[in-house]
Amino acid sequence: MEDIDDAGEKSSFVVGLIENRAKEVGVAAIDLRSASLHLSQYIETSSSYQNTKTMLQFYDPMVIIVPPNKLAADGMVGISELVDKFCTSTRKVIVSRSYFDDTRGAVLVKNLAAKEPSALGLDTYYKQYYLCLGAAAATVKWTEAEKGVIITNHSLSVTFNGSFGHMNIDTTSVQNLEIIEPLQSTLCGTKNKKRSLFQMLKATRIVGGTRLLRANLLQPLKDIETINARLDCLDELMSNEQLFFGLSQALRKFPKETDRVLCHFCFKPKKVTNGVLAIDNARKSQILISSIILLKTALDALPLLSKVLKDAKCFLLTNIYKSVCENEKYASIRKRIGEVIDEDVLHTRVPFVARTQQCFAVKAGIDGLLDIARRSFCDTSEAIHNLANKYREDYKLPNLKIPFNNRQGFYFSIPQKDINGKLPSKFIQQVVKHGNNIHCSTLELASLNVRNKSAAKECYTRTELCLEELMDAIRQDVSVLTLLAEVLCLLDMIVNSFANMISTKPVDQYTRPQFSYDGPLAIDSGRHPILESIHNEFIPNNIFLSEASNMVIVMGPNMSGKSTYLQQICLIIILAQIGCYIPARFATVRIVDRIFTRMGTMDNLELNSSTFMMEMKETAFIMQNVSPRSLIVMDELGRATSSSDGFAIAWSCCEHLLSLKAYTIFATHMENLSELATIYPNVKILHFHVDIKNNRMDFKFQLKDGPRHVPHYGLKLAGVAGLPSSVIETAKSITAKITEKEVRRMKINSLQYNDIQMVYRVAQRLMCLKYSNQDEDSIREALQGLKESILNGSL
Ligand SMILES: Nc1ncnc2c1ncn2[C@@H]1O[C@H](COP(=O)(O)OP(=O)(O)OP(=O)(O)O)[C@@H](O)[C@H]1O
Repeated sequence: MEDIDDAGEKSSFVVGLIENRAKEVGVAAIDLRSASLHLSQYIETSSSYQNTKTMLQFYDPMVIIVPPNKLAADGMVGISELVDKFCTSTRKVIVSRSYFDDTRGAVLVKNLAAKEPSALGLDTYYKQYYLCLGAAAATVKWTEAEKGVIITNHSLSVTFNGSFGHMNIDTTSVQNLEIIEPLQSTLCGTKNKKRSLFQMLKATRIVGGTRLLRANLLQPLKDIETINARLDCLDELMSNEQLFFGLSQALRKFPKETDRVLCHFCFKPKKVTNGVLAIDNARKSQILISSIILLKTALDALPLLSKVLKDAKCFLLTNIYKSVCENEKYASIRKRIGEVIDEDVLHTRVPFVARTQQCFAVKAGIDGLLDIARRSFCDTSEAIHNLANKYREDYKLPNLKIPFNNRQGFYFSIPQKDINGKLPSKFIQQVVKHGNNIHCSTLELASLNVRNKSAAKECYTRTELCLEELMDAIRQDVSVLTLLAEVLCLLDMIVNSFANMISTKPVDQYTRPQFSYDGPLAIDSGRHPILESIHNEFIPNNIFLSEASNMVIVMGPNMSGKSTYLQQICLIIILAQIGCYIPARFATVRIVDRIFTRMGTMDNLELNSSTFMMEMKETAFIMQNVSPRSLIVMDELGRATSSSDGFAIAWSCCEHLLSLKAYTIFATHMENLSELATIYPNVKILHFHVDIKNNRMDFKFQLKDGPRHVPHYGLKLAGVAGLPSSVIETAKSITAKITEKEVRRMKINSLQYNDIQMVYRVAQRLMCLKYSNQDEDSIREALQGLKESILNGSL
């Protein structure tokens, strides 16, 4: 249990994994902190286990449980080996295959789920989902044995195939898009935390809120109704300052670890038959007491939350008000706590105060032995302070302090300047320099510490016995605690992260996105959410993709802003689909179910592969897994092999992607790829505008229509980078000969391009009309206008 409580922001997931020879993988993940069980079973489509890697990245487990022997589909390394390579710092536990018993798993899930299994759709499919049920059996069995707990019946929030109800972003894309960590930190080992979306949004206060934010960024929502409920809530917060500040204030009253209270009520310590607690050490009792105090503090904060939410209008907040604030169970739990726990006891993070609060948590007079232990605790504490006073006088150390920490107990802290380099011989114990102070102890203090500690231990153990009945009573209503934790984490994310971030931006810089399941992706004046705060003048750009125009090829010299643009679009979509405002003037998003990126970073797992092989594997993965609602972002595909082969690959990949319904954005230096637009009307060519003045490039970072040839940009930039001028000159003469013919051909192509783009513009207008919700007359009028502008050439 200890690591459950000490988990902090670290992972608290125990994940069980099993596969069969048919490429199927079953996953069961227990979150010890939020008391939830996530089950998934899927076909692994890539031999490098991309789906499983995505899943593991999402859970970031502290322990992974796998069966011993290799049982993998042909060409696959096997789950166990994958864990060794991909999760190098995670503890791997190999348990017997008999642990993965699906029949037992089915019974466990039925008994432990807070909701009826029928609500999960699992009961009719038990046979089909045998792998994840087997994984559940192994994970639950290991957790109970290792942590010395029994999971309370009907306490776990079970989700099935949860990740498939969310947008899927594979691990490589998570890195490429710098969602959790900036790339520099993984590539160069330096930390530049400001450059990740997670760090930008991480203003959450509750640990569970931070974890929810991370989970949302890794798996954004797909359901428009849920996204809009969050956005409605943001609308209300942004237009009602009183509600926004009121909620921020109310949330501040809840302890940072509020979501932690759950684990003590869902995971009950095991008892042995003679009635003695199996895990009866004082630390466990102390954790239990601190949970009750935490729960009391959280329940005390509820009335303020209710007061703030009372007049809220949006669905999400009114629903929270109804389900939590008007739920009488919280008041009755609070009343029961009040019968045993002292009214003045409060949760605190200061170790010394927390310890005293824990020793005095239970009301006086309930247990005689506890009262005696408390007296001894007070006596030794007083003796320690008297000893400090004595030393202050005897050794002329007026600034001697007596701090406390959980590991050492009490110790002395003396400013170095007070002792002139000579510590009195009495202070010989545990001497360490700490800034301008010396930390030390004496034999007398050490002995008092021992007595004080043992008195505190006695208090904890007696207190735990007094709390047993109360704990059991609270366990009966554990589902309302799960609800409270969920609601607080969600509010924390929306108020402290989303609303707070938006409120720090100039008015109207962030706007509410619109959504559809089959409409266009249109972003007007979109900006890069992270880079815009680093650049003084970040240039906004647009994107328009629709069924009639599902591919955009972005061209431009090096450093013109292509990669930034690709990343910006993905980040805007992720922000939109987690229910946050976005950095754009306007946006309508077709719900994306998978984001695929190919941006040229190395995957650590397959170091044996060359850059080209990596590129091809990533591309193959995209081709095999792309769905009609995917967004594919490719940066410079085909650059890692011979130019003719690279071009051929890039061209054929584009042709393949063009035939799908997915939206693709393709950045390239290969100017000839623009010829695609002369053949396919659903390709749009854009380029980043660059001015050439005095043979120097002035980057405008502005996207313009059509292809544009910028002569010798590589050579110009190479010169700036310091390549010797003789080398540059030779390169210039070589390239001049090669490109003479090319330029001529480009001019011809650009004429054809204009014709084909006319078709594109007509299609684009028609798409806009389709989704404009206008009445029939207005549409007829708009069509007439369109016809006229085609005829007079003004389109
Ligand atoms: N819209 C913008 N407004 C302002 N600065 C930008 C913008 N887009 C990019 N930049 C700046 O330009 C730099 C280069 O951008 P980026 O890496 O996206 O270029 P690129 O075209 O992908 O280059 P390469 O082809 O060499 O990979 C970025 O680091 C960023 O600082």
